[in-house]
Amino acid sequence: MKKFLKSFVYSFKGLTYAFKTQLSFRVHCLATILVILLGLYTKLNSSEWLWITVAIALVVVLELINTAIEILVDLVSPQQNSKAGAIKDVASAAVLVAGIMALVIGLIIFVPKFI
Ligand SMILES: Nc1ncnc2c1ncn2[C@@H]1O[C@H](COP(=O)(O)OP(=O)(O)OP(=O)(O)O)[C@@H](O)[C@H]1O
Repeated sequence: MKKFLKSFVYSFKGLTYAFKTQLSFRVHCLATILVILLGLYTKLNSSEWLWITVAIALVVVLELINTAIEILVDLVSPQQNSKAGAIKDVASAAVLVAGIMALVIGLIIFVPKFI
């Protein structure tokens, strides 16, 4: 049980690390808060909340994985290396694709509420 609780502490350390070191993670956290406030203001129904939750989680999870990959690449390849660069670029592209998907979901849900 103690080990299980400790793993939460480590996970929280990871979240804190990402928040402190990654500007994009802080931007996504701010966007998450704004979207939740907008969702409350526009009184989303449960299926709309479900889509918004999935979109937010997908972006945040990929941002965390991207951060972990960046740290790993910096550890194993501190020197310039084309493959190291490609790994970072592909991981970053995953965040971009998720971000575009989240934007599309957000537009589909929120635009009709204001027209
Ligand atoms: N070791 C490396 N070898 C070759 N290219 C690299 C290397 N490290 C980074 N790059 C290139 O520089 C880009 C930016 O790398 P960097 O580590 O600054 O990522 P970042 O997303 O800007 O990180 P951060 O979120 O910490 O600012 C990478 O996407 C990659 O194209």
